[in-house]
Amino acid sequence: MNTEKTYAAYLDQQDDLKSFRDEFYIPNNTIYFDGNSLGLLSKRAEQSVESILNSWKRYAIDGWSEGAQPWYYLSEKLGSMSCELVGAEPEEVVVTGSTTTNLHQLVASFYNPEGRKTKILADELNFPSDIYALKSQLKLKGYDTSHLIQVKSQDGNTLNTQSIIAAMTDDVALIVLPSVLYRSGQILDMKTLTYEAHKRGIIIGFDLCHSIGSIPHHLSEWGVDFAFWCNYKHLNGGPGSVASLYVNKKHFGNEPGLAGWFSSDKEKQFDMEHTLTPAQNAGAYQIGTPHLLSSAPLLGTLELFQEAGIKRVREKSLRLTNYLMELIEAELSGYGFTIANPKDDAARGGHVFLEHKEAARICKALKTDGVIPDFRTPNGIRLAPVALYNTFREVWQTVKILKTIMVEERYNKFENKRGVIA
Ligand SMILES: Cc1ncc(COP(=O)(O)O)c(C=O)c1O
Ligand SMILES: Nc1c(O)cccc1C(=O)C[C@H](N)C(=O)O
Repeated sequence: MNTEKTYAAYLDQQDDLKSFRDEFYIPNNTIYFDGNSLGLLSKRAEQSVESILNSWKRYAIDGWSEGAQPWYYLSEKLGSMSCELVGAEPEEVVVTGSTTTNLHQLVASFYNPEGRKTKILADELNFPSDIYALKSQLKLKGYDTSHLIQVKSQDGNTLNTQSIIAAMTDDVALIVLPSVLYRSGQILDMKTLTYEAHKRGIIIGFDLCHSIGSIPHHLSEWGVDFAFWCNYKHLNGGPGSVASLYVNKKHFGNEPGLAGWFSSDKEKQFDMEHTLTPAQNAGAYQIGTPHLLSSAPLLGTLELFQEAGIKRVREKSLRLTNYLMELIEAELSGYGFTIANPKDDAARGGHVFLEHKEAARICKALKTDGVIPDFRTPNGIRLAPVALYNTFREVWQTVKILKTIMVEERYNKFENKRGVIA
């Protein structure tokens, strides 16, 4: 392992994505390793917001049909711009809602308990919002929350494929799992899980919040029934940006569980009939008027991903996280850290997850020294070196800063307690 700074500089020089850093606003004197929670603003996203504002200024109501990006078709257009990121056909993806409201929509649409098949299978490590949504959907269908089965983790950080498969019993109607776990960054084997679910007649969907824009997916090829994700993490769509969903085309033509006039076939929508004619694509899972101003940044940011290509993004991301783990092992052994993310490339998402008993205050010390990580309760530090705007030099500097914090016990100045927002 070469721990020299010159080696980091050499890796940056070899980086064929290095020009993309200039596309972003990097906060001054900051190493931003939190792009897995909120990605940075790009100049293209800023321009695309301006262009939507200008179309409002210029066309007023006619902005729905006029201008470079008629608003009426924008959600579908952004869906088609995202389809390569998830390995889907253009009409299988639409930009709409929020992660959590999309999950509500998809469960309302795909959870059809019948006979013995009444249960929903999830896991005990998923982000809480998903679990809250699943429990409330069960209640809406008249079931108590014992109908939610949560696969257990053996080590508190990862899930075992065989344990998930073993939980696919014949009383399960629907499975909802994350693609990448938000704490440990483990990638679940979506292909195998989909195959095994379908063998048992179970519908399966994935939450792609932590994988979208970070790893490639092949949702159509794997036959995944549905997926949903936010666009504000690796895709840099901005705080509260509109989310996305994917529905496999074999399900087209069905009525959405939660309908609204934007679920309609576009040609029929303004007929104002009280009987819905659902769109024959993923657009059917929209509900009301799209949030144009919070969709707008995606026009710019998805263009950047089309230029970079998800394959190159993933290759660099793996090199960055691998370099980070190697430096941590070389420089920080004996300081109480555990690398708690999977180490092999096939199972590691876009961030490194360190556990330490002083994690909350180590994060505060890192922030004071210009490195932005995030803390995940009770003892986790997430570090996400992002392929489009972070460098190998920043990885090297971060480990150096972290070592100083540990050697000088700088974290002692802080309380080992999370802030209101972590
Ligand atoms: C895995 C996962 N699911 C769901 C959410 C909630 O998404 P939203 O607040 O966009 O509905 C998040 C993050 O906030 C997440 O990381
Ligand atoms: N959605 C967030 C928010 O509104 C405020 C602060 C953070 C978030 C996040 O996205 C957290 C993120 N889902 C996580 O993986 O922890």
